[in-house]
Amino acid sequence: MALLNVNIDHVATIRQARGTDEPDPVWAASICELAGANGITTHLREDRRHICDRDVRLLKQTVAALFNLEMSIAEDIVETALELVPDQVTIVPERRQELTTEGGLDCAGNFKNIQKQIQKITDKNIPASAFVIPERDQIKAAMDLGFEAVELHTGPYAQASFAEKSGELDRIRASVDYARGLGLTVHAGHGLTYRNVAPVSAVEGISELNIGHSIISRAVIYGLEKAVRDMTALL
Ligand SMILES: CC(=O)[C@@H](O)[C@H](O)COP(=O)(O)O
Ligand SMILES: NCC(=O)COP(=O)(O)O
Repeated sequence: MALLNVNIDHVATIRQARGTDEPDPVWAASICELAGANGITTHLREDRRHICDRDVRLLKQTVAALFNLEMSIAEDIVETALELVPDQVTIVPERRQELTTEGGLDCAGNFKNIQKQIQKITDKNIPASAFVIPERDQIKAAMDLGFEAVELHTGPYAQASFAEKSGELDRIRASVDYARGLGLTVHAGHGLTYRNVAPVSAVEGISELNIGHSIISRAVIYGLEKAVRDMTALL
């Protein structure tokens, strides 16, 4: 059975909408842990649109479960990770204009640049995972780069039409087998929801799922009634 890391980026998205101090992703991380999450994932974006440096510093100090830092290979972000020493880093591609991560890391096409940065991370003994599309050449390149894990991008599966879904799931299954055959640990994530997660979590060999947006969305809806009651009680 796969372990669950909860991505808490979008708790910070709500905070940043007003630039105040609530909701605090650090509190959210504690609640996730108390509820049984195996790890906490955050993406420290170069533009700091949600999670910021203060958050990752405090999360490093307070998360008792696995702290997985998603990040690009931008030099200053790599420096931050080297100072922080999270339990795991996941290297992702990043574009300022994107709404969310669009594709996988191009391990094959950007080999030299990634190698330069990943070397610093592995030299510090920080376990590193590469967020890649489920394709053999990317998985092989991730292994050649020295990553110990790959996170298979489940966005194409999540976005696929009903007719295309089983094909996307087959791609994930084949990639899991291929990656494990190369000795890589396999994670998966992106776009997973309460509706589409079951077939992915049933795939043999995936050890970790990273799920964020859907869980935080449900939390808003589930918590709203109590939040309104708490406010009316004060009036
Ligand atoms: C890499 C990945 O799949 C995402 O979790 C990524 O971190 C998304 O970034 P946002 O949380 O900003 O959408
Ligand atoms: N790497 C995927 C992740 O952390 C969460 O993605 P999402 O569930 O927010 O789409």
